[in-house]
Amino acid sequence: MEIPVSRKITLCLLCLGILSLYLSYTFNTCLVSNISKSLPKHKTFCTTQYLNVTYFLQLQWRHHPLVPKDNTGLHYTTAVRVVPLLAVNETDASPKYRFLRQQGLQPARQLPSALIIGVKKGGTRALLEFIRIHPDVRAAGSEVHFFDKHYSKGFEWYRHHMPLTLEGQITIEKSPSYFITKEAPRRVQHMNPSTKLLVVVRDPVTRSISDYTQAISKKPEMKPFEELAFVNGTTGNSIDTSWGPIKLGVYARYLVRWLKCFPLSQFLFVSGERLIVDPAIELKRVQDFLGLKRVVTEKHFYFNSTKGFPCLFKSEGRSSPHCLGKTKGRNHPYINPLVLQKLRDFYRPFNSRFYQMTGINFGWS
Ligand SMILES: Nc1ncnc2c1ncn2[C@@H]1O[C@H](COP(=O)(O)OS(=O)(=O)O)[C@@H](OP(=O)(O)O)[C@H]1O
Repeated sequence: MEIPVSRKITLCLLCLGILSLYLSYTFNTCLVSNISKSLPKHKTFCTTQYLNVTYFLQLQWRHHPLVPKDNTGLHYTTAVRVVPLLAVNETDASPKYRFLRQQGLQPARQLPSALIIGVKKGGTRALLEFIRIHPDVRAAGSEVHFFDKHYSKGFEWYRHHMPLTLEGQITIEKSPSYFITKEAPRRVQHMNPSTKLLVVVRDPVTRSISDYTQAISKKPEMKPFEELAFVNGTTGNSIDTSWGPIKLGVYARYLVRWLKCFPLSQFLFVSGERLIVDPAIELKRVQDFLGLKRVVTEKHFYFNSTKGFPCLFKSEGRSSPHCLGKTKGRNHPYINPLVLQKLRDFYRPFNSRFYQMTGINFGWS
């Protein structure tokens, strides 16, 4: 039977239609399956790894404006935890560090390479404030007390208490109690056997009065210095070497422990007296010892006659002239001269021993 031409055409069109439908379906399925294969599966979508894919896609869209930006079919971002590319903390985000980072300089916290280990009331705060003027020095502001009180918290804890430094800058920390802490030398050695150690020393007699002045400022009901300095509280008896303010001035006793762990060349003994009368000289010694350019000089200091101490024209944190705080440079109480003489006699042999050990005569009478 002969099929009419018109029917033949209709049949052909029908076949073509079915074929095109089939082809289009197959093509789309492959496309969809290829896209889904190229994306991470399972739960990784919810992690930061997933963020990278979404981020990549968004970037692609931005660079190919023909692709519509408002892709309402994709809601990747709703499942994404947005984290910053760089772990930036508060200080690190400061304009200063942003500027440095743009130059490829990455600030980081480092364990200290130098420590001001003592002595209490020797002038340790003055030394720290003076040396940190140097642009290559960064210092922990407050005493961290890692090697005496917080050692069990570990070196990472300690490092987090350090300021951010750039390559070429050194980190310094000061806690005067380290000098008398039995375990401190071994612990510091364990951190870094090359640690540079600064010790600010001061006439032990004046130091003991300074220590007492601080103590009585916190506890006004304390007995007079003269009573506490002697066993049984009378000037006729022997010195009470167990009383903190006296005991701590026997510097040789504590230095022995440190010298078991570090060679003398790793110490710098700073004169507390000279730090007051001529800070620039002591700062020159300190900068040389730390291998720093001599930046901190006499031009940074002025003598404040009201305070009776050298003060700074400007420092790391302040651009106007200022002195150390009220707790530094206190007025000492009057002490009976006989008591002072007894104390000098007591310390003399220990001072001589200390001079021998350090190779420096500090001139304490
Ligand atoms: N420039 C300047 N300004 C003020 N005070 C100065 C300065 N240089 C050294 N000193 C002396 O530092 C003494 C305090 O020592 P420390 O900072 O080591 O004390 S502490 O151990 O940290 O409490 C402090 O002791 P006192 O005079 O007994 O207060 C000062 O004599």
